[in-house]
Amino acid sequence: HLSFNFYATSCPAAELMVSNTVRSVSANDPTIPGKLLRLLFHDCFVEGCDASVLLQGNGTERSDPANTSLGGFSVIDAAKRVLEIFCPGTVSCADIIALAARDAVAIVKNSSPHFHVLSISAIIFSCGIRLTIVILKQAGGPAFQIPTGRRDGRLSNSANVRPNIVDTSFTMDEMINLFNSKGLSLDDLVTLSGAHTIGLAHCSAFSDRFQQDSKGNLTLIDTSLDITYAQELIKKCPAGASSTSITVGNDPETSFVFDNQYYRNLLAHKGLFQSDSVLVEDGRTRKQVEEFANSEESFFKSWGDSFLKLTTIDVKTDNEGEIRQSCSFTN
Ligand code: HEM
Ligand SMILES: [Ca+2]
Ligand SMILES: [Ca+2]
Repeated sequence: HLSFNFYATSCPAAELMVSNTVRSVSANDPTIPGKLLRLLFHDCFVEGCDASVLLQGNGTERSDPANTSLGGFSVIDAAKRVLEIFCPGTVSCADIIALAARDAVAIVKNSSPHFHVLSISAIIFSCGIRLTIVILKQAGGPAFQIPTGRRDGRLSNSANVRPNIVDTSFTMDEMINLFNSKGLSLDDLVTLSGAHTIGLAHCSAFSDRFQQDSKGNLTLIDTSLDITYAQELIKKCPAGASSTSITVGNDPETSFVFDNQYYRNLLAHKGLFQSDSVLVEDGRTRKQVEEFANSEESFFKSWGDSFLKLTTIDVKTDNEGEIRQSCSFTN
């Protein structure tokens, strides 16, 4: 079973080492938090939260076309390398993914200007002048404890990816069914979709909302999308861009801030994916969208509950699975 602070005696600094890695890598590359969060989603929905998504080789989940735009692998590897030095064979890659995603959200800047005091130091000069230095850190998104003790899986099959991952073209019923099959409710669907308040998407991820004419020019065919926003997207994704590496922010307003802006975008018909727009079009979820758009506090509270459920889907514990030495390969 999972427990809070599972590594308290076997590797007391485990969580600190993961968060330090996430923090330092993200400081140099603001696209990292989004990648880590999506990596967790794609791990947990396929074979449970067991790091199956990290395994390399022919026919693994990672090799599936639905997973080619995943990132953040090097961050997990970097954390694992440090952990293997201090606590060899102890901390699972599955736990590292869950902790890293939790930390990624917590460190992404929040729009409300809260500050934490990071450190206070004082220098007293020989002339008696005392200089006090206070270092402040802007508070991030929701931060909370999650239980650990996940074990790493030995199975990773690309054929399992697409039946278990939501496609942007899914109807509300299809999304509800898939989430239900993972023990997640309608509220969890609305809450976890809020992950799209950060991160990036390739043009191909929403090209189904446009039609391309013979000259390669795009026109909007999805009437649930705001026309001005659609024109901005067309500008950023010139014709034929589906095969390029161009990306746009999932949240056009605050792409690198974990806030409730995503829900305000939905109300303004600026949900990037068809699967985002559905949440505000459908009577079953619209109320929840409005609630989160009005109250960031309500979204953050719900996020903690839903994230906990996401990170415990079909976990392997105790004697199941293994603790990998390298996150990319089984032992
Ligand atoms: C509900 C159905 C969902 C669909 C259809 C969906 C689909 C997508 C797609 C197509 C992308 C763009 C990928 C790319 O082009 O690179 C994306 C990005 C992302 N998704 Fe989702 N997603 C869903 C739910 C979730 C959930 C539950 C989470 C996490 C809790 C999540 C987290 C993210 C993040 C953080 C990104 C940005 C990735 C980056 O910056 O590299 N998504 N999603
Ligand atoms: Ca998995
Ligand atoms: Ca945002």
